[in-house]
Amino acid sequence: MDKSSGDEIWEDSFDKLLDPRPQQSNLNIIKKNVRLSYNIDTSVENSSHSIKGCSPKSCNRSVSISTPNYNHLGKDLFNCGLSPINRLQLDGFEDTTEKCNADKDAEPNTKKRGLIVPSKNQIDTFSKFSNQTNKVACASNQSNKIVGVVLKPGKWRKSLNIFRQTQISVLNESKKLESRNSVCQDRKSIFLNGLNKQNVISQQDFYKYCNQGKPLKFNAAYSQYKMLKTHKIGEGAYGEVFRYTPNRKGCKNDLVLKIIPIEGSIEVNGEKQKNFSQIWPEIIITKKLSSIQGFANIEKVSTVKGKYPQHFVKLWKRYDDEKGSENDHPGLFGENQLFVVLELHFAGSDMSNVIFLNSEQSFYALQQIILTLAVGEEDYQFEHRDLHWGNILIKSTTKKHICFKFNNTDLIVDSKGVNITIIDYTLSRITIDECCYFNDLSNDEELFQASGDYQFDIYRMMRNELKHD
Ligand SMILES: Nc1ncnc2c1ncn2[C@@H]1O[C@H](COP(=O)(O)OP(=O)(O)OP(=O)(O)O)[C@@H](O)[C@H]1O
Repeated sequence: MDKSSGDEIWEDSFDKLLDPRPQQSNLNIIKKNVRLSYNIDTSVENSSHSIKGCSPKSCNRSVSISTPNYNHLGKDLFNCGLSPINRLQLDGFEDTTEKCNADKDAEPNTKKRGLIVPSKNQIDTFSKFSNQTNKVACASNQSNKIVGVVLKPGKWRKSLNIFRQTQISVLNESKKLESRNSVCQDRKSIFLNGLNKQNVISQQDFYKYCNQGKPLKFNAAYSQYKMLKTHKIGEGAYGEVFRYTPNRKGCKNDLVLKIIPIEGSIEVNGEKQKNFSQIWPEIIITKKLSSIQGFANIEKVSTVKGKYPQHFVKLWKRYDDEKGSENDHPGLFGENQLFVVLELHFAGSDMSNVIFLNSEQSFYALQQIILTLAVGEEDYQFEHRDLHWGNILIKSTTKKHICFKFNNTDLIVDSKGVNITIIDYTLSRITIDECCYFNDLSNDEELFQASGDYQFDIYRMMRNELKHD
């Protein structure tokens, strides 16, 4: 976060302990830029904090906490091959990857895309840190059926698609992958479970839900003059995300448009396009959770048709020039292409791009994440199931407190200047009126194959824990 924005007010006595004073820095006691995942090294008794209303007992009570510490937690707490503690070793592993000549050719493409293709040596090194049951196999290792790909944490699906596009011929694995159960051949990452009649949704029902009789013209519905200061801020495997200030009175928030192509026959970003039924759960989940503090706030859903408007194409190109896009150029869409557009409140930058100003901020961000999930679980049995740091957005706020409503009880948590929002419900599960919406992850082989970060082990560990159910 930018210090010049007046955020220094959040620097408090607790943070003095983390101040990068030269003496301590030299002794490697403290790190200059304290990032959440590295905070495990610190062992600092925190200043008092309060979560008002958590329970009658804890009401208005201040409790002393300490940041996670290896000695405090004990060696057996993370009883698995790749614990958060070992993640530091994995970072070291990534360093060796860079030094490895064998992969140098692959680097320019794969590094930008958060993807590392391991050599045999690296696989061996990596396996030392891995749980024996977590087989990590090199793509060229004939004896193993699993094709292991070492990815950086975060949005794994996109990286995997890019891997296919750029590396498959190099690794001569295309045949194996074609025959595999893959979302690329037949997307199954979303489908409805529950009441049968709700399994398929017609176009007309979908339009009705959007308060439309038919799709709107893309160019007219989102014309340039309705949007001020528009720019592309992100992308997913399923769509492009643009931020803008609405050119209408009374609209205080900046909005984002998540534009998702649907129903078309061409593959986009290495994925088949979703159909109306497949996108339905994400819409339902987003709408339902929208009223809960900590989940993405949605203004509107609409369906539009037509070529990608030129002003969006220009913004797409600018993003590609400046940051490099992993997605396909939107010029590929024709006149008849349909898109679902989600209009959401702008919710900040994802956690992987945020440096907390002090440790209390990160602590209270965590409190907000926990309470958001608690309310979602209590109200709708919500499970996110892909809660990596790329799916947590952080925005600065001038509000002193953030309020949650858990089971009719008001919970108030200090903001410490940050407001969190949990996004991306693609893999999520929710129950509304006895109808459970989820996608069957046990069919999603790819989800359980990536390696390179604790995040990917979690997917496998959860699958084992749930015994494939
Ligand atoms: N409400 C929002 N406010 C600010 N940025 C957002 C918002 N929603 C999405 N983004 C940005 O757009 C990116 C892509 O969004 P999202 O994760 O919802 O897309 P996706 O296509 O579902 O991704 P995935 O590839 O994980 O399936 C996010 O990482 C984030 O940077």
